[in-house]
Amino acid sequence: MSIPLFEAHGLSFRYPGRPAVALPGLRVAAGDILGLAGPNGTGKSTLLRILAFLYPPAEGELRFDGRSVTSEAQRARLRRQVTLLPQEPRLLSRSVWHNVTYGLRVRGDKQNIDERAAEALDMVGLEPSRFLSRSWRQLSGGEAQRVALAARLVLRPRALILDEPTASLDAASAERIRQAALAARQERGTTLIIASHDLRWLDTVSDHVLHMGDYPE
Ligand SMILES: Nc1ncnc2c1ncn2[C@@H]1O[C@H](COP(=O)(O)OP(=O)(O)OP(=O)(O)O)[C@@H](O)[C@H]1O
Repeated sequence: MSIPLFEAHGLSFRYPGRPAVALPGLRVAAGDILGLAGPNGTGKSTLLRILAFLYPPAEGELRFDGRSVTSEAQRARLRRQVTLLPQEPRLLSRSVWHNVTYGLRVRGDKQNIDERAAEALDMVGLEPSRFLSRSWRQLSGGEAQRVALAARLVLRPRALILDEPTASLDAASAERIRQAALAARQERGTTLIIASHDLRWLDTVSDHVLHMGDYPE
């Protein structure tokens, strides 16, 4: 059996005075889609931040690509390979171009930057010639979410982690987001981990769905 991209054993995380995640085990193969379901407050967002290497687990082991991840230096390096679209992403108070290219510019990865930004906008169904120069102020909620996703897609992460990416969006924007995520997996082999209350969608697209349980107070 090949080495999974993500593998975890006995992961737990606590906020002060409050357990948030207690997960016996997890395996996600490269190129797979893992769905994450569960009622509010069952630790989905917290688990996604652990898998995106933003939070260290309190206990347990998290392995990425066969290696145990134990240090902040490792997590910082892996954040270049794994990207989280949070539940309520914030845009920079700048143009769409600035937003979509931000991560590339921070990395000093500027080759063909305009073409890559245009390609990412195309993936989320926003016409680059209309949107690249547009201010963040001139975007609807659904357009802003699609720009935020384009800003992650442009980085071509090995794994893209989406936290309720279609919550409170109009139907057309939600469909564009779903299509763009699936296109990343199909065209680039991007591994997807998606938390959503849209169980029908998760069941349709996911290779596995993990149901998060309730944790005692
Ligand atoms: N920064 C924080 N400080 C303290 N407690 C927190 C913090 N963030 C989340 N929690 C608590 O940890 C638990 C898990 O929260 P989390 O946001 O991970 O759940 P969730 O399943 O993503 O919920 P939702 O579906 O509402 O987004 C909840 O009880 C929540 O109130």
